[in-house]
Amino acid sequence: MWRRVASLSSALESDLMQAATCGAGAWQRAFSSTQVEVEGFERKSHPFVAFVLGGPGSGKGTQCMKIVETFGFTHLSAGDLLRKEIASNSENGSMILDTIKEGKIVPSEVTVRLIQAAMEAGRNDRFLIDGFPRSEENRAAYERVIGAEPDMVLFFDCPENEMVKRVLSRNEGRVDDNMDTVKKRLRVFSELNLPVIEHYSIKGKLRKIDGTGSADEIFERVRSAVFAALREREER
Ligand SMILES: Nc1ncnc2c1ncn2[C@@H]1O[C@H](COP(=O)(O)OP(=O)(O)OP(=O)(O)O)[C@@H](O)[C@H]1O
Ligand SMILES: Nc1ccn([C@H]2C[C@H](O)[C@@H](COP(=O)(O)O)O2)c(=O)n1
Ligand SMILES: [Mg+2]
Repeated sequence: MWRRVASLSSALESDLMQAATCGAGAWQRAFSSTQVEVEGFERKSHPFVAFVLGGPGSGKGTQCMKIVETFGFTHLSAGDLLRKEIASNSENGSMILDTIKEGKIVPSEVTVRLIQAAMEAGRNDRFLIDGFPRSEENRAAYERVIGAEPDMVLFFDCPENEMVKRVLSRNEGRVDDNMDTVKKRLRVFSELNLPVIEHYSIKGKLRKIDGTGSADEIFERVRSAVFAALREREER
């Protein structure tokens, strides 16, 4: 069982800071060098989970890639998991495709089961869950099935005109990257996603990030927020 030494705060702080500037390898070394097997202090038994929210094209996927590189998280995109279901001709494939084309939200039990399976296969203790929960129903289903709340919620706040511009120039062949579907997704974002964001704001878990500027500029904001949340969790 993992135990840790009583006083690691300043050593941990410098190791974490070094990891945050040096990439995932250094991050992992920082943790293994500060966690030693001694009696009296149990390692956290559940993984650190960050939900990543924001409107279509707000930059969730782009920033998740940078968080993975820097902090060694496993990135699970709900949209990617659903697109894989379509590609694998699963029994839900055609329902998922129709829902995505319409810019609507796939029934929660389908998405939560995919997330649960990916977390179990992920073999990590830090997960980014990108594009989820997108509704109160998604949120309640996750809490019921997984039995835990996220440790932090990152929200990329970006003006609609910028999100539309980014989506329409994405060029990855997505069936929902067109003006008609983007308008529907923006409506779903306001009506169903924003109440979830508000919920986590009230709970004090929300880290709102200004999603404008270059991807690197945004990541400087993200880096501080993730660093602070990891440190808080470590101190709990
Ligand atoms: N800061 C930025 N400035 C300009 N373009 C960006 C920025 N961040 C991301 N992009 C580009 O905008 C597009 C959308 O970004 P991304 O896929 O990360 O958004 P998303 O929030 O994951 O969207 P979705 O919810 O539709 O999956 C991509 O083509 C990406 O390269
Ligand atoms: N929790 C979720 C996440 C995604 N979907 C569907 C509907 C979205 O428009 C689409 C694409 O997601 P993205 O890649 O933009 O995160 O996938 C959903 O139904 N429920
Ligand atoms: Mg995305």
